[in-house]
Amino acid sequence: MDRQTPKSPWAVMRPVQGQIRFAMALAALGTVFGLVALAMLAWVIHRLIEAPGDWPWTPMFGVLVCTVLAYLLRINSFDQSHYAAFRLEQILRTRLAEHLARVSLGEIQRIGAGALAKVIQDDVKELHVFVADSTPLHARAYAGPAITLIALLWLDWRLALAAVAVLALGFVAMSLAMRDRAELVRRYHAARERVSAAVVEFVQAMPVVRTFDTGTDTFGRFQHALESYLGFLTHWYREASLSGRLGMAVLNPMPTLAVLLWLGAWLGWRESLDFSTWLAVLLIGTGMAEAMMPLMSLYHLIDKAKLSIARIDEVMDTPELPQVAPEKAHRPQDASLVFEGVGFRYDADGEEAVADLSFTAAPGTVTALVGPSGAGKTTVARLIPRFWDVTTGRVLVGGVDVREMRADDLMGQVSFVFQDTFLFAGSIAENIRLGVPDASQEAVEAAARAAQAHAFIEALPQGYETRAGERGIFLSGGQRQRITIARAILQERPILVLDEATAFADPENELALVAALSQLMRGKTVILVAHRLSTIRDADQILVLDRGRLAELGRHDDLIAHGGLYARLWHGYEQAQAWTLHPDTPPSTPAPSPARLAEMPS
Ligand SMILES: Nc1ncnc2c1ncn2[C@@H]1O[C@H](COP(=O)(O)OP(=O)(O)OP(=O)(O)O)[C@@H](O)[C@H]1O
Repeated sequence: MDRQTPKSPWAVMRPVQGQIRFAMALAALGTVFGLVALAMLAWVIHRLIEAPGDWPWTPMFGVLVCTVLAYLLRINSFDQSHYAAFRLEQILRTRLAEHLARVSLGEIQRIGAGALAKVIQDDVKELHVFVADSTPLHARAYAGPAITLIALLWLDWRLALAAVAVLALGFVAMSLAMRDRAELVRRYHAARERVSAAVVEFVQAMPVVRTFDTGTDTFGRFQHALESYLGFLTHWYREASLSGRLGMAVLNPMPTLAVLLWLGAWLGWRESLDFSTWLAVLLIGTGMAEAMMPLMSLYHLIDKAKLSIARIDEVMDTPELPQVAPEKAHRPQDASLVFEGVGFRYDADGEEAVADLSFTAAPGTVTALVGPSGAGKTTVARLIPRFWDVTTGRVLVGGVDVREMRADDLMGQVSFVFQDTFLFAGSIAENIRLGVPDASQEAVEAAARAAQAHAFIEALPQGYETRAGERGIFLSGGQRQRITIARAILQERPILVLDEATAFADPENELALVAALSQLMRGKTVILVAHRLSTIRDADQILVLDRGRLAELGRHDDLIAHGGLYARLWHGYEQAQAWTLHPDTPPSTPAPSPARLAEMPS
């Protein structure tokens, strides 16, 4: 866990705080020059009234210089805060990426790629807005009134107090509008999230739902969420609007100006205020209210930034997978895989997904994991690449505990082909080269040929250079899988963990896939998560799992003869294969026998 994780909107700026302070100092200085320009303007008018026609060049020039300086300082302050925000964005994204590289894959899967991308992209962007825009405004909102007040007190304390009284009134109204704000903001975001969830559900479910009805159910939920969001917004607006508007009206320069005008005129009439002081107070005093106006929008920015920071913190707080110190790391010795009394729970107080599992996969053999749905097959496969660390026992790759091995060494020894095949946004060739960036084009093509992928890749618009992944070319599930198989073939790692795909699009694809797999498996230590039993008849050993425990272990024929869970699963499978739609039609041809993996054409 990253203890340095910033928790407050201001603490999050720590990495760039020097530049932010500089930006704020520039903004404050700009405000000072703005006020000095106004004071000088008052002086100019005073001089002109006293001696009409005698132009006071020096103060006039002073007004010009101060106005230009105020403008330049303000521009520069925004420049600095934006540069700082850009730097902060980069720093935060790098920290997040570095942290995620050390977090277990299981944890990343739990949070979800979409949510992570949103944090790295949108939430960090949200902070940019906060840092870039709010910091100079903050400096202005605090420095402006403070300096004005000092100037007013120096000019005339009675008028100064009157201006402060008006502002205080504005603040009271504002705080009334802000009453219960935290709770309202929380409810606002909850309502918004309900709308987002309903939108996602509505859009995602559309293909399924519309084949059954017109989507009225999900649409109804979506509309209900929208209505309650609207209802809440109206309620909030009504609640806050009267005092909010009153506050805005009072903090507007006009009321301050009116009070100073009236009080100044009255004092002048009683001859206790001279005209030029009155003029200076009028000019400077109105600026005080104006400087405070941005405070309202700042609250909004801070609220949004806080939510983003909370989400960033949540990601940064995900536990990192312990890494072995380089000097204590061991390298795998061979292509064997051993589970020694392995137990694993997803939740500390939950049930064991894998319990006391021991087996040895000798180099060059095929070990199949079978069992009913939820038996723990996928979990066992995912303990090998350390999606999670075991709760008890050890997983040994090449004789070394995976936790005592450098991640590079583990990845160099084992390749994985999982069901959720991922193609990243790059060319097909780059996708195949993943993990072997120096592989030649010939090697890539040879791997694709072995994976039965060459022909369809060649037929794509730009062949191997066609872009895959998000917004890339559309590929069928089977085609994507064959690309990942080509990737694993090219990697040529001695141990292969294969989570067999369940959904092959069509028999032709299935045949190609089986051929590709047979190529991939040749000569390797294979751990095969078999969802369809036909693939495992020839396995060297079959591990039958039941509720996380090893129920049976053996070869196909022995297990059938044993007549236990495997035999039951197998008979169920055979019956399913012989199942027909019509009693008169002969039993359907079983899927092209993937059982004979080794016999398939290469
Ligand atoms: N990420 C997870 N978090 C919590 N529990 C999980 C998670 N993944 C799986 N489980 C639970 O662990 C148990 C084993 O699941 P696993 O996916 O390993 O079974 P499986 O044999 O591969 O099932 P299937 O054949 O249906 O894919 C199940 O009870 C499942 O609900």
